[in-house]
Amino acid sequence: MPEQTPIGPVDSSRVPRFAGFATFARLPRIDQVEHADVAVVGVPFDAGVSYRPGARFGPAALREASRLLRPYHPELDVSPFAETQVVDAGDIALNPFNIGEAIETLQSEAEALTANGTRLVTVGGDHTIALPLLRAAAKKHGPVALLHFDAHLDTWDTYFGEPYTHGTPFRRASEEGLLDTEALSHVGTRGPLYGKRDLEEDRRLGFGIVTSGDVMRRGVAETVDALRQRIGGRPLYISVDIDVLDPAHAPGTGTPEAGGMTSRELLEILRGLRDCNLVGADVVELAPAYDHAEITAIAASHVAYDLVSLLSLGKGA
Ligand SMILES: N=C(N)NCCCC(=O)O
Ligand SMILES: [Zn+2]
Ligand SMILES: [Zn+2]
Repeated sequence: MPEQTPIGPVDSSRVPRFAGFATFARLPRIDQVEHADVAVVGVPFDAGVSYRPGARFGPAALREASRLLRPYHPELDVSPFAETQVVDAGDIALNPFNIGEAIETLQSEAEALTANGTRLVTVGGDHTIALPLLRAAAKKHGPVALLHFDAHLDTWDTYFGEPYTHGTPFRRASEEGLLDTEALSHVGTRGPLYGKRDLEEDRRLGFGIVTSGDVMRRGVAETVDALRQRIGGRPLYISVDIDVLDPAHAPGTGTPEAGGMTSRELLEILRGLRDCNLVGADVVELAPAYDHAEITAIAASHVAYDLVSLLSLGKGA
């Protein structure tokens, strides 16, 4: 493929950032470029939730909040939109009345989008969508290391007897052999569980846990060191449930839990992962109906920007 100068975002010094279509960070659409290195894609789906619905409106809210993002990331020293072609791939339309069908469709759409080496930052949608995204990633890279930021374990077995929900994606992913069991971490978990067994079963799947309290006690640097040791050079998938943040930092979500991380801590941990072999990522569970002043949408858009920047630094190597 010939080297092409990436098409960047709309210039905010010429067209005010509050005018025009809300693609992610005002980037071009996927049909406007020949090849995309990184694509941000929306999955407006929330048929898998156990409590408050509304994450189907997450992608639109995140795009609106992303209008203010700028092209240079000083902490990572990267201009992701200049160094790689980043695009907005629009939304993947899923059947809201049939979870099984929705999962199959998302897997095949993700496989199609990544067939030529494009790497995805997927914006949900509820956490159910991580399963088909992990299927697509594992098909390409083999079992992947997983870094899972969330208030919740999401390794429960079933809800109302149903296997595909937003509380169960990582149990299914583990059963399907999509995960490298040597390198699985939850970060930011907290709050009440159904019983001690939840933790025992989670441990049996191979997960290590850095709770929200652990992050506070150990600090960001020690947390990053431990995570990087566990991940090594393995292909890494990062799944960020925005409810990993304290409700003060992310009120706009469906299953909020008190005592969470700050957005500063989350972003700092992500920035510590610059040398990791990131192959894909998602940001899920943004439910704008419960948001205030775009607090959650802004946090989620910055998380997506950091994930895009990490992928851009990796350049697909
Ligand atoms: N993935 C998220 N956000 N939540 C899972 C909560 C499952 C439950 O209701 O116990
Ligand atoms: Zn959660
Ligand atoms: Zn979750």
